[in-house]
Amino acid sequence: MARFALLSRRLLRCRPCMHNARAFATATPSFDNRVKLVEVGPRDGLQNEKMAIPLATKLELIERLAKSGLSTIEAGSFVSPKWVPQMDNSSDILQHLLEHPPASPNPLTFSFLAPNLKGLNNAFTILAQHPTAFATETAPPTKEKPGLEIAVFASATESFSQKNLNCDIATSLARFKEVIQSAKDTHSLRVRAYLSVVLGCPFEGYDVNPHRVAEIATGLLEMGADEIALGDTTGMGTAPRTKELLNCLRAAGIRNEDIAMHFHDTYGQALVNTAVALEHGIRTFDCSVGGLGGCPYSPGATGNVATEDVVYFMETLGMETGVDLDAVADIGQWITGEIGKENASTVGRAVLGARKRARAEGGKADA
Ligand SMILES: CC(C)(COP(=O)([O-])OP(=O)([O-])OC[C@H]1O[C@@H](n2cnc3c(N)ncnc32)[C@H](O)[C@@H]1OP(=O)([O-])[O-])[C@@H](O)C(=O)NCCC(=O)NCCSC(=O)C[C@@](C)(O)CC(=O)[O-]
Repeated sequence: MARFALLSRRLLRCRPCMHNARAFATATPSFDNRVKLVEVGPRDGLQNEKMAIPLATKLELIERLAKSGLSTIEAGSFVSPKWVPQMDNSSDILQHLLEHPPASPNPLTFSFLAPNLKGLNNAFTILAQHPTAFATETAPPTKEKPGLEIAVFASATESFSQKNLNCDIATSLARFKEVIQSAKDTHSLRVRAYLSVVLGCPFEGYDVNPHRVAEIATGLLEMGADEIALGDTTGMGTAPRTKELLNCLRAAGIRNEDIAMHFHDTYGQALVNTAVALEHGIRTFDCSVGGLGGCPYSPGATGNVATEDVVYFMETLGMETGVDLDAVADIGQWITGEIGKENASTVGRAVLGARKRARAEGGKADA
């Protein structure tokens, strides 16, 4: 943590100007200061909402996020509509994104969950209608042709696997092997593999074995997954346990570049844990605009760490996200209003408040 302790001291001396932090980051040659943010709001953020969210609202959300500089967006989920009704229009979303790729400053990649071949084949039905509209692993995404990623989702505990997938871990892994192989063989798609409840389980508590996490993650990578997204589904993770987990994965031979962190903020520890992971060398982080989210099978868990909070936090450390903070603050306020929720992003609210005050002061000065 020495580097972050130093950064914090420098930032305290020089807020809100971030020159010192940037100078530090750029003056350290081995320090990669670019981070990839994966926006999960349209899927993880909305999947638990009980009200039917119109397709047009979901599409507008994705389009606005794309414009803000976020280049990887989790857009839907090919799961059973009996289990997660909110994701029932994921085929329509995929179809729309292929027919009308959103405008964006960057090439985009859209991610969709698929727990089994049934879900994957539902996605393939749409892809078959647009065989040249998406990029594959061999031809990277462009602004005209978005990339696509399939995400499978395993669990680190048997209880959560049963609740979330209605099967034990071994059965789920056998299904994911088929999904990964088919996604790669049929359409050369990138595959992300989530591993949920890695830092605490709603049914088994804090005692999730990090060696078991490493074992399952290794198995998923061996099946061909391109990335393991470590899910602190319950938000029970703490700084020491995040560090212990990442050290355990390192000892098992899993590379930092194969890991993404997916923190929920139930106990307000998500940014602390993010700092630990950043210091460990992880450079991919999931987040959800407005702090939307929650897993239907993780009672009590609140949303993902807010995109606005992560962008601001990263910027204070001199890290580059490529994301426009003002734009995501606006999107967070808009989407939480649309679905009747409070905006859970502290930073988003602060940015909007500061803007309002500046406008009021500007108005007074003009008068
Ligand atoms: C996996 C299943 C389907 C097993 O559910 P099951 O009931 O055991 O499935 P089944 O194979 O017995 O099939 C039952 C019915 O579902 C249909 N079916 C079967 N599969 C599909 C499919 N893919 N799409 C559409 N329909 C499907 C199937 O055709 C059949 O239809 P019926 O004959 O009764 O009409 C179910 O448990 C399920 O959909 N689970 C998903 C739960 C979920 O989406 N959870 C949230 C995502 S994970 C998460 O949020 C955590 C994460 C990723 O964010 C990271 C973190 O924070 O940790």
